[in-house]
Amino acid sequence: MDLDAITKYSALHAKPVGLTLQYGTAGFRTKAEHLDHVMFRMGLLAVLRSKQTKSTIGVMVTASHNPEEDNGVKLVDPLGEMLAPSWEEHATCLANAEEQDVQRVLLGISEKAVVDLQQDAFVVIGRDTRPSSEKLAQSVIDGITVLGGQFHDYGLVTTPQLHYMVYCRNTHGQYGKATTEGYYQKLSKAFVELTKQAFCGGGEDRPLKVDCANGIGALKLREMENYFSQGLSVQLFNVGTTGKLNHLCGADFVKSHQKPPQGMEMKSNERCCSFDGDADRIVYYYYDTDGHFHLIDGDKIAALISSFLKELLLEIGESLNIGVIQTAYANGSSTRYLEEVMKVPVHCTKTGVKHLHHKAQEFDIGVYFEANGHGTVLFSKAAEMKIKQLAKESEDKKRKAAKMLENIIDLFNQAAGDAISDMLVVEAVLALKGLTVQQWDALYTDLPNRQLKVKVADRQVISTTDAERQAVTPPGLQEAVNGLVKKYKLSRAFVRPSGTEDIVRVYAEADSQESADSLAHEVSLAVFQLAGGVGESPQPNF
Ligand SMILES: CC(=O)N[C@H]1[C@@H](OP(=O)(O)O)O[C@H](CO)[C@@H](O)[C@@H]1O
Ligand SMILES: [Mg+2]
Repeated sequence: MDLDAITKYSALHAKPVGLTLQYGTAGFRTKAEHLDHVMFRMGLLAVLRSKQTKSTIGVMVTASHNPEEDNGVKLVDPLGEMLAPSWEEHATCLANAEEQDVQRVLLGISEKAVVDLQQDAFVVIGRDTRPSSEKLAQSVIDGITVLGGQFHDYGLVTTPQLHYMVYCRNTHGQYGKATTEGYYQKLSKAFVELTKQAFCGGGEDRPLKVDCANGIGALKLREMENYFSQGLSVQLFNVGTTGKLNHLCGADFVKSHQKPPQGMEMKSNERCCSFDGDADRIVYYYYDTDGHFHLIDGDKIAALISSFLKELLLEIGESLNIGVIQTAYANGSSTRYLEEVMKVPVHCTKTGVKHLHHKAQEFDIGVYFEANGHGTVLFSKAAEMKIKQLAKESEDKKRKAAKMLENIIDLFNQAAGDAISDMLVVEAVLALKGLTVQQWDALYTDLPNRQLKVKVADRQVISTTDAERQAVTPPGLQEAVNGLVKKYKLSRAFVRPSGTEDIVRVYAEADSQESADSLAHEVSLAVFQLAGGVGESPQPNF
C-alpha cells in the first residue's frame, strides 16, 4: 500500500467536521454534498474486499427512492449479494475515521480480515441518474486507483443490473454475459420463450403503463424494449425529462401514500406499475370502474408468483420445497392466504433484503418479497439441475412445465430484487394464466394498514426481537403496544428503528382504515413518550 498516496488523496476527499454515518440497511445514505469522502473510502474498501475474496466487487452509487438531493453507496459482494455484515462494520469504521487515521484504519481492516495485499483487485461501478452521481462515482474510482485496483465503470445502470454484472463476472459467464446487452438478451429470451404459448394467438400486444419515477428505469426499459417486442407493449411515464426523481411518483410514493403517481394517465381497469428510483422495486395498481384505487404490492406479487410456481411443481411431480419469505410489514391477509389457502410455509425475517435473500437460500425455491415491492425468487443449484433434466427427458406434460420453470429461472434476477425482471415475470404469469389485474387483486383483500414515522432523540434506544415484531427496550414500550392492539379487531402493530432514516417506524393494521389509523397514532404517542420523542408530539392527521 502506498501510504503517502492514501493520506494525500484522503485530504482531497475531506470529511465534513463532526459527520458520523452508519452503513445501514442499504449502505450509506445522506445528502449528496456530504458523501464525497465516503465514496473515496468505499473505493478503498472495495479494493480490500476484492483482494480478500479474490473476486470482483461492485460499488453502486444511488439513494434509491430517497429525494434527488440525497445520494448513497453500497458494496456488492461476489455472488451479487449485499456486503457481509462484518464488512459493514469495517465500512462504518472507515467512513467515520478522521483523515489522518484513514491509512491506519485500512491497515487494521486488512489485518483483521486477513487480506492478502499482494492479490489483484477488480471493482465494477454503477450509478443512478441523480445529478450528483457522476462526480461521486469518480470519487469511488479515485479510491480504487489509489490502492492499485482495476475497475470497470458501467456508468448508468439500475441497481439490480450492477448486482447481475458482479454475479456474472464471478461465475465466469455461467450465469450470463456481464454486459447490459447480455442482461437484456437473457431476460428477453426467457420472456419470449415463456410467453410464446400465451401470445401465439396473435392479436394486440398487452398494454402496460410504467411509471419510471423519473429515474434510471426509464433509460434501461427503453433500451430493453426492442428485445422483447413480442406480446407486451409498455408505455413509459415519468421518464425524467421534466419531473424530479421520486417526486410525487415511483414505487415508494405509491406504496406509502396508497395513491397513483402524478404524471400518469390512468383509465379504469388499466394495469399500471411503478418502479423506484434505482429500479429494484415494483408495485402494481389500477382504478376500478367506481374510481377506487387498488394497490397490488410486493405481498400480492409473491402470492401470484408462488401460486404459479406451485402449479408447475405439481405438474412436474417433483418434491421440491418452496418457501415464501416476508418481513413484519407483510399484510396479515397475505400471510394467511399463503399459509392457509396456498399451503406454502411462510417465514418472517428482519427488514432489509439481505435478510430475506439469506433465508430464501435455504429452500429449493425461495420466494422473497418485501411489501414495498422489493424481491425475487431464488432457485437452488440442485433444483435448477433437476428442472433442466426434466425439461430434456420427461414425457410431454412434465417436460412442458419443466421448460416453463427453466425459463422462469432465467427470467428472475438471482442476484437481487429487480423491477424489470419482476415486471416481466408478472406479465408472463398473468398472460399464461389469463388473469386480469382485478382477478389477481382478488386473490385476497388486504387488511387496512397505516405506517407512521416518529422522530426521537436516539432511535437506537429501541431494540427489537422476533424479526422486529417485539420491542425489547425501552422498558414498558412493548407492554404499551400490546395494550393498544387489544383495543382493536384483527389488529397487529409493531415499532422498529429505521435502518435508512433517522426515525422510528410504526406499523399498524386492523379491521378498518379508521382503526388502523387510530392504532398507529396511539402507538406513535407511546413511542414518543417512552422512547424520547423530539419536537411536536404525533398528530392524528393522515
Ligand atoms: C418499511 C420499509 O419499507 N422499509 C424499507 C427501508 O428500510 P428501513 O430500515 O425501514 O428504513 O429501506 C430499505 C432499503 O431500501 C428497504 O429494504 C426496506 O423495506
Ligand atoms: Mg431501490
